[in-house]
Amino acid sequence: MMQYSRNTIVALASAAGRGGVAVLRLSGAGAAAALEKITGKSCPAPRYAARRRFYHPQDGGLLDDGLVLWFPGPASFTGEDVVELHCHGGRAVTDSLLAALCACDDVRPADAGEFSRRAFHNGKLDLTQAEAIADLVDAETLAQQRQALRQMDGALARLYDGWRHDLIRSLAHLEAYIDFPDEDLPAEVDEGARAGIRSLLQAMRGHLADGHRGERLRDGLAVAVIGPPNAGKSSLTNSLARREAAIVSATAGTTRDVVEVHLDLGGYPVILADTAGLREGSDPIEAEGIRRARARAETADLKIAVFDGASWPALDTHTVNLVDDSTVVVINKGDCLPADQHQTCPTVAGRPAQVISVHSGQGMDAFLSALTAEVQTRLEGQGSAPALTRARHRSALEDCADCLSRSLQAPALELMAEDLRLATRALGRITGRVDVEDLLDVIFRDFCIGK
Ligand SMILES: Nc1nc2c(ncn2[C@@H]2O[C@H](COP(=O)(O)OP(=O)(O)OP(=O)(O)O)[C@@H](O)[C@H]2O)c(=O)[nH]1
Ligand SMILES: [K+]
Ligand SMILES: [Mg+2]
Repeated sequence: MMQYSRNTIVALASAAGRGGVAVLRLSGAGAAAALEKITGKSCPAPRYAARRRFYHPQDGGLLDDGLVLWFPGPASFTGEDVVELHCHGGRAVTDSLLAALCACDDVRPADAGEFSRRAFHNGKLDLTQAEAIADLVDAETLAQQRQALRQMDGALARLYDGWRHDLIRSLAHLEAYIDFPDEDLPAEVDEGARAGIRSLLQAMRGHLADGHRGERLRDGLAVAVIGPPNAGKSSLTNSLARREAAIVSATAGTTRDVVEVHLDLGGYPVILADTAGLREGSDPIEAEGIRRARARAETADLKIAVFDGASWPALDTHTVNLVDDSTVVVINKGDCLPADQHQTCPTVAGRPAQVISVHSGQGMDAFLSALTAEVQTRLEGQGSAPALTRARHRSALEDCADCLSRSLQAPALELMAEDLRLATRALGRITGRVDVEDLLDVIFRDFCIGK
């Protein structure tokens, strides 16, 4: 990070642009002095709002009239002295207040993420909680909001720190056994450490094998709409999106590019991709569209296979071949099905098929509930364990698990200890806790070696 001579930072905490109220935030040792300078009054009582007029510190010109809050460190978001100014939310007001504050001693504009970074450095947040703040701000659906709040509350940090603590304990016991073999240490230290590692490894593997639900909840579940040309894929996409996102026409081969829409299905985020109709013998542009459609079908978490009810019971084989157990099958244009076909419960490639009509609305409510249920099972876990939410965490956990399983095969206690040290470090990378002092603490607390 860059080194600055001025160390009190200021930034607009609310969104840029026009609004009723904007919030400016200052953090650092010069925050209170800057507030006093631009208001000409002393700081209010900590954590009580007070009304103040804001003036330019050099020419004394009136800039705005608003509220101020004073949070003396360490009981603040960053752990430093923090001041908040609530002013009117217009460009001229916020720009002039920022300039006025930066004209005060020690104050400069903050870098991106610098408030949270300071909070992390001052032990107010671990890295997973800092990431959760970003996720909460980005959350578009209720389920994403809940996951971010849970993580911000420290649910993930507690899980990973708990594991790290267990690991440090096993390591400390092992270290003591290696370093002080003559001491009066329990003989079952080695087997105890192994049992601990095995159970930790099991818990970690269970957490990793969660179908990526936490990561998907953050990003949105990828759902691909596939099917033969003219089955009504774009019509269905538009109906789910409640807007004309994709072109609909009676011409087969209308959709070429993948058209993405973001949906909130019962609180769960979905990225729905409308794709080109699957068929042979088309022009090069359409062929590229079909290649993209197939690629989407392959990477999607869930597929909606749309068949054309107007040609029922003939089924497009390209699409049938892509139906698997993560496919919701629908037969569209139910309004065109012969009356006798309505009585049966059709199946396609062993999967139940729902008859719908985008035009008449027939079967659409049932389809939406079934789709939401499929999305929910893929994003919601069983039980109360917090979900793994980021690829960054996953890769550190995979490193950790690799080290743990290697440690169990280690031919010597020293090598086993080295693997455990690497495993501890990998876990520490997730929350940002990487010190070895904890290790010494455990050794000296549990063994009192050498008094
Ligand atoms: N009768 C009837 N026609 C429908 C229904 N849904 C869509 N259509 C019509 O079917 C035609 C094709 O619809 P699209 O949504 O463009 O179909 P598509 O599957 O996206 O087609 P491509 O992009 O060409 O692969 C249009 O004329 C729609 O109006 C329905 O439920 N009933
Ligand atoms: K079409
Ligand atoms: Mg289309």
